[in-house]
Amino acid sequence: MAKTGQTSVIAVSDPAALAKAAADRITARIVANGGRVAICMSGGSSPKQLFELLATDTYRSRIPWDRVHWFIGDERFVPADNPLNNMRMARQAFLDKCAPPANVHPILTDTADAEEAARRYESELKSFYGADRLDSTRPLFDVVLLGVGPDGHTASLFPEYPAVEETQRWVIEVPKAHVEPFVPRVTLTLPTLASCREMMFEASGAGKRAILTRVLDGEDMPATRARSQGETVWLLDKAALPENFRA
Ligand SMILES: O=C(O)[C@H](O)[C@@H](O)[C@H](O)[C@H](O)COP(=O)(O)O
Repeated sequence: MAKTGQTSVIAVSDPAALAKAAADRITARIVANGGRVAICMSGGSSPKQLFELLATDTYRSRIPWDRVHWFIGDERFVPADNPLNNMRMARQAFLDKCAPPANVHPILTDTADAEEAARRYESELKSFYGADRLDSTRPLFDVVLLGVGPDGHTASLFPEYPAVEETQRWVIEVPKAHVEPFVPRVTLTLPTLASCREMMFEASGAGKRAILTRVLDGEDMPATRARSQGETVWLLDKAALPENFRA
C-alpha cells in the first residue's frame, strides 16, 4: 500500500483484475469520504472495462451516486456525440445509467474553440472547488484516474509541449496533438491533476511495457511528472509490468 506522497506499483493478473482493483479503490475512496466526492476520469480506451464494472449491480449498489461528481482530465475538441469524445465513452459505459446528470461535468466542446472550452472548464472547476487558488491541504479531487500514452503523455500533456510546464492555469488548450487523434485538445494541467487524495494510473497489455519501463525508471516525461499530493498508484497487469518489477 502506498504511503502518502509516495508512488507504488500494484500488479494484477489481467485486464479484468485491473478493472476490479481500480473499481475497488475508487469505491473505497468514495465510501470513505462522507461528503461530496469528486472523481476525475481519464480518457482513452484503458478505463472502459472499469467504467462498465461501475455500472454492474455490485458497484452500483455500493456507490452513493448522489454525492459523487464526475469530471474528465482531458477532452478531444470534437462534438459530444463524436466517438472520439472521452466523456461520451464514460456516459455510455456507466454515467448515463448511474449518475445524476447534474453530477456529470463534461468539458463542453460546443464552444468557439478549444481555448474557450478550457477557460469555461477552469471556471467550472473553480466554482466547484469554491476558490481561485488550490490549497494543498484541501485537494480538488478524491481520485484522479490517468492513462499513459506510448510517448509518455498523460491526459493531453505531451512531451515537449508548453502545456506540460503550465503552473498557473488549471485547464489549458493543446492546439494540435502529435498523436492520434490529431485534433485540438483541452487538458487539466499538472498542478490541477496533482490536487487529489489519490492519483491512479491504469495500464494493461504488453504494448505498455516499454513506456512503463521508462516512466517507472524515472525518465522525465509528463507521466513521470504527474504526481499526487497524496498517494500515486500505478495499477498494472502482468503483461504491462516492466521486467525489473517481475518477481
Ligand atoms: O484523451 C486521451 O487519449 C487520454 O487522456 C490519453 O492520455 C490516454 O489516457 C492515453 O493516451 C492512453 O490511452 P489508452 O488508454 O487508449 O492506451
